[in-house]
Amino acid sequence: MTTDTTRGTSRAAATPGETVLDARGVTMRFGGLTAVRGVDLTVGSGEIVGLIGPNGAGKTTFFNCLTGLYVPTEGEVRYRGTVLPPTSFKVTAAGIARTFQNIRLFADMTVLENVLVGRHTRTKEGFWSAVLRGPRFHRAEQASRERAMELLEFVGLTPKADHLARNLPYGEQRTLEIARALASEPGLLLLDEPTAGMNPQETRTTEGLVRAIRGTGVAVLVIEHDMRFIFTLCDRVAVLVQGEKLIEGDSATVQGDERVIAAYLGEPFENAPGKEDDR
Ligand SMILES: Nc1ncnc2c1ncn2[C@@H]1O[C@H](COP(=O)(O)OP(=O)(O)OP(=O)(O)O)[C@@H](O)[C@H]1O
Repeated sequence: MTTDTTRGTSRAAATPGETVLDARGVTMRFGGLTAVRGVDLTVGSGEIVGLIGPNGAGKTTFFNCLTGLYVPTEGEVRYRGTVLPPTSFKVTAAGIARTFQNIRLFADMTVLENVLVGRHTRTKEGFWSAVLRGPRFHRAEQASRERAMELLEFVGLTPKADHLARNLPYGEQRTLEIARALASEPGLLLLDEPTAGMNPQETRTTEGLVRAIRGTGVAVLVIEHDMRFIFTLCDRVAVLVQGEKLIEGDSATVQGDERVIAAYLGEPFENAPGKEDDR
């Protein structure tokens, strides 16, 4: 991976100090189950924010509310001051990109083609332009390929550009997912368990990559069960327990909070979220 941040620089990078994401009172109910309850969370430009919590705490559901996969039952999500549109495609176009817990690559396409797919929200060429394949289409296609190659260099996958995605080792498939997400030129990148299933060396490489992404001006919100990864990388960490935010703070604050430890061990504690579950 290169850390030459000028080449990797996102074209949607935020201005310093800007609030990129502002989620307020986000609640998501599925029938009788409240998976996320009244969660507030902000992410500022240049920040890496971690979202942790025991299994089933509502982390992925919350992510889905930030990316248009779900429309929250209550609450509001703003990206750079504007309320998010209700579909994933429009959310990506607005500037939020994500990766998923389970790898979702096009296995029989090449590494480069997978990144090119990620650029579809940034290419203006319409249906007829693509069918007629005139000079404008070719110029746009060339520019997209150049940007995709730039991103592959940024994440360290240039030598694999022509390989089929299915032939990449597991860790590189996850890296490719990140490159594809970056191809939409986001201002905020959401990573859902980016190191799941990785060996320690791949995890360290991913840590470096996330730092380099932040270095390009893209804010990052990351769900991860690897606590070492979270506490060494994140500027701020929010803890979800049974759909509610238990605590938010810097790594030392969160690590030292006994309620966090109790929640992970499944031990009851005073005023535990979800205790009166008939609310
Ligand atoms: N589409 C859905 N319909 C009904 N219930 C759902 C749906 N999606 C999630 N849930 C429920 O919401 C709760 C929160 O799930 P979620 O996947 O968001 O947790 P999580 O914190 O991401 O867990 P993990 O760390 O295991 O991935 C769980 O009880 C889950 O079963």
